[in-house]
Order: sequence, then C-alpha cells, then structure tokens
Amino acid sequence: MTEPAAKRVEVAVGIVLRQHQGQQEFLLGSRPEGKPYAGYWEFPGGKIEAGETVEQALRREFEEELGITIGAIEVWRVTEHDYEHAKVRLHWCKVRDWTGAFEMREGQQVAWQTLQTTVSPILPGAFPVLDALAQEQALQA
Ligand SMILES: Nc1nc2c([nH]c(=O)n2[C@H]2C[C@H](O)[C@@H](COP(=O)(O)OP(=O)(O)OP(=O)(O)O)O2)c(=O)[nH]1
Repeated sequence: MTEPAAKRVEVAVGIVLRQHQGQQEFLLGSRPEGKPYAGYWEFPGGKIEAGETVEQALRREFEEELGITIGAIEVWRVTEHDYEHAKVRLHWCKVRDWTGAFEMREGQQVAWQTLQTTVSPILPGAFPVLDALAQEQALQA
C-alpha cells in the first residue's frame, strides 16, 4: 500500500536586503544545532503556524531569531523543495525595513552576502531564489 503524500510544510522566509558599498546585500544565517541540516546557511525564517499569515509568521520568526521588528514586506516568490525530513513550500518575502539591532538569539551566525556568496553549504531549498535574485540583478544592470 502506498503512504499518503506528506503534507507540505509552509515556511515564511525573509530576504533581508541592504545597499552596502554600492552593492545589494542580503542576510544569511547558519542553522542552529539540533535542527535538520544544522550548520547549513539559510535565509532567516521558519514554519508558519496554524492561523498565521506569511507576514505574521515572518514577523514572529524575526523577533524570535534575530530580535528585530520588520516593517512592510513584499511577498515575492513561492517555491517548493522536497527533503528527506519534509516537503516544504517556501514563501519568499523581501524585507527592506526593520527596526532594532540584530541579536543572534539562537546562537546562529549571520553574514551579509552578495550573489557571490562566501558562506557554505547553503540549504538546497534556497538555490532557486538565489538564481531568481541573480536574474533580477542581471535585468537591472
Ligand atoms: N528559514 C529557511 N528555511 C528554509 C530555507 N530553505 C529551505 O529549504 N528551508 C526549509 C528548511 C526547513 O525544512 C524549513 C524551515 O523550517 P525550520 O525547521 O527551520 O523552521 P522553524 O524555525 O520554525 O523550526 P522549529 O520551530 O520547528 O524548530 O524550510 C531557507 O532559506 N530559510
């Protein structure tokens, strides 16, 4: 007998953008110990809880993980990825405004990155959005 298809886990993910020395940068963080893919780099975010909108989940995750309060967001893309531990649906949001100072509340590391990323490994579920950011930047050049 075949197993019922696992339900997709809905995830809110933030692409935190800043201009720095004439270049667009985005924030990546390392996944804390104890989670699947610990030590991999990812965009900040997490699972959407029952009854939450994407924006509410993102606001909660940013306060919990990074201690910042985000302003208006732009829901940008939706992608899916199948891991051994879960099938996820990622709701990618651009974040350009926030208040507060970054505090790594889960002991994670963070790094501002350009498209020539210097941290690795990166979670495979983030690859399509890195490609989309590169395409967008190529169009703007
Ligand atoms: N935050 C984030 N998650 C991603 C990215 N790419 C990607 O495939 N994912 C996947 C990994 C996980 O399966 C899922 C996020 O779940 P999580 O376990 O990190 O979420 P959470 O912080 O709510 O975790 P927890 O409360 O259950 O510990 O989305 C990404 O760039 N950022």
